[in-house]
Amino acid sequence: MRTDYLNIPIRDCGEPLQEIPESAFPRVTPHPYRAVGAPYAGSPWRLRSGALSALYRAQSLLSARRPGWRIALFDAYRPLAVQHFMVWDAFRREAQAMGCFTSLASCVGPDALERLDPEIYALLAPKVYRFWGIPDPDPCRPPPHSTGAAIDCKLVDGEGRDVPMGGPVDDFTDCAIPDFFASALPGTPEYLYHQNRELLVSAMTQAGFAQHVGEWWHFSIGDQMWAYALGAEHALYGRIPDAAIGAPAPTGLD
Ligand SMILES: C[C@@H](N)C(=O)N[C@H](C)C(=O)O
Ligand SMILES: [Zn+2]
Repeated sequence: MRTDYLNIPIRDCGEPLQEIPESAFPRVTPHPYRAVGAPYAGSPWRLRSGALSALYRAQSLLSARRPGWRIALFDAYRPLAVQHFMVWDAFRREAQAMGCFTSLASCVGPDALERLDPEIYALLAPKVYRFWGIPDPDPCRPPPHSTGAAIDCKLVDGEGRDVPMGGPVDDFTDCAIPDFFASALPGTPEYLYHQNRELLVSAMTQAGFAQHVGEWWHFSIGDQMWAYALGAEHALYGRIPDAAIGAPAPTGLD
């Protein structure tokens, strides 16, 4: 679990969340986390205004190199309650895969599990938090997507077909590592996957985003992960308070 970025101070600049136009950025539908019952109060297709401007820059950079190709969104703004829901779902899936789900039945979330069965928690937590941000209610340690400054994305070609990246978004295996195919030989499919990943990362980073070190599809700008990656003194975006977006208070946060 890489959590050093959570120590970066936040000075929120107060930019509002804005809807990401579907006409400009195609979306994965149905929304993958809504489809499994995550408790959204509003649209997940939102970003801070500065992050949305940067996404348009990335799209222009991509279009200049591959006319017709577009950045397609898998997820963007994710309230704390949704992060908690998805993380707890991941805990249960991991537990099931390991055949140790009994102690999870009486818990409402990771913190309760840690208190009730620290050994099982210690087995599961590194697997889950390798890919998911911790749903910490502490405003100084927001999960990245709760800031409205992170996206999960992929590329689609001029006909709207997925550009091959060597695996889907949320492929929770080693294939998620951005450079997983870096040593592939020219002429192989793996070489193409790497080239496509390079294309995505170069458009996104030239536009100002930082890439997650373990997920080729996750990018953010202005949040703590971005500040940590770029060596910035502080982050520009903290968690959007639930009250500010009319969301119900998170349930199950323990
Ligand atoms: C799980 C993946 N889609 C993702 O967004 N991971 C980051 C690190 C997160 O949960 O914030
Ligand atoms: Zn993400």
